Amino acid sequence: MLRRLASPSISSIGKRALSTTPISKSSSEITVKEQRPYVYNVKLNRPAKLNTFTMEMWREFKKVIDGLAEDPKCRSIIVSGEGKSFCAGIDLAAGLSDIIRVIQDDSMEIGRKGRAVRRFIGEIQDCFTALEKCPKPIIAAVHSHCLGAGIDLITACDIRIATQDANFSIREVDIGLAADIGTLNRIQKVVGNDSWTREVALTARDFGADEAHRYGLISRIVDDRHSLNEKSIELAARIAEKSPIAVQGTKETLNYARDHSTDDSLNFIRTWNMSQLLSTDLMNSTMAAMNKKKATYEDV
Ligand SMILES: CCC/C=C/C=C/C(=O)SCCNC(=O)CCNC(=O)[C@H](O)C(C)(C)COP(=O)(O)OP(=O)(O)OC[C@H]1O[C@@H](n2cnc3c(N)ncnc32)[C@H](O)[C@@H]1OP(=O)(O)O
Repeated sequence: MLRRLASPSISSIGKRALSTTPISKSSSEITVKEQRPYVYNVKLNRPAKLNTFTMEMWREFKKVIDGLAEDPKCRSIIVSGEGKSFCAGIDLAAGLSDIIRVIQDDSMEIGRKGRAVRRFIGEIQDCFTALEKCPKPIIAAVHSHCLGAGIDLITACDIRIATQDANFSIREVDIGLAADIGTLNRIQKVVGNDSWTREVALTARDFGADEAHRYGLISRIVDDRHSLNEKSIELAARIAEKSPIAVQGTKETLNYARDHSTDDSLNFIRTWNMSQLLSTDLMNSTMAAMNKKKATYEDV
């Protein structure tokens, strides 16, 4: 059952298992579907405008991700796009209207204007950083266009897979912007080829799935949208079968290790596991492995 979330409160998602009843009939640009037990599909749902982001959509997206982060019935998440494209970036007509209003406000003193612009950028940054901060692994399932803000979004996810027809571009320099909501800050940690990332960021040129795969932006190419749907669900369901204590500890540690020294991150994981190894998940998994059975785990 497809659920349309009309600006639900964080706590309303966090405390309630996202079961099968629609919580609102009003139209929403982000939909959430429980795809399998513990597996949720968050869909960008503004197909007429190629899922381009407006401020409202960014806010709604963050609420949904923050809600799932706290929801014990969610163990893995797929982010995909409805319609022709995954995401053609920011809505060039509506997405910058708040910032342009501030810039053009002649009554506002320049230093205060700067502060307002900074706050605005920070708010949008937080919407995609929510993906990275969410303890549940997030798979970006990309088809067709993934431009500008679309790349900001996917680089904050854990795993990226795409259809053969996917088309990427770090498009910001073409609209007079240094990308500021995550791509430039994350892509080198994702891709690991500085020359290539500079080439595509500085030229805004399009590149396809084969090139994205060759340089490590995506880990898998599938033939079409049907396979994208199947493969992303399969992957998310496989993750959701594992101990949530182990999976979430793995995401936290990989993120920590990426941004810290090896010594610091070894210290992090031993401190993390001081408590997490005490979980029954360790014993359950070990017994199940010895008995060639599948373990099940309590919600966290
Ligand atoms: C502080 C803020 C920081 C955020 C920064 C973010 C930056 C970015 O995201 S940069 C990237 C911006 N995006 C673009 O430049 C893409 C612009 N769109 C296109 O080039 C083409 O639409 C595209 C090649 C993606 C697809 O072309 P196609 O012919 O297949 O479709 P269209 O007929 O052009 O589009 C269908 C309808 O969608 C509307 N639309 C597409 N992109 C945008 C957009 N970015 N903003 C607003 N609207 C967009 C397009 O107008 C069509 O609508 P309609 O005319 O009503 O049918």
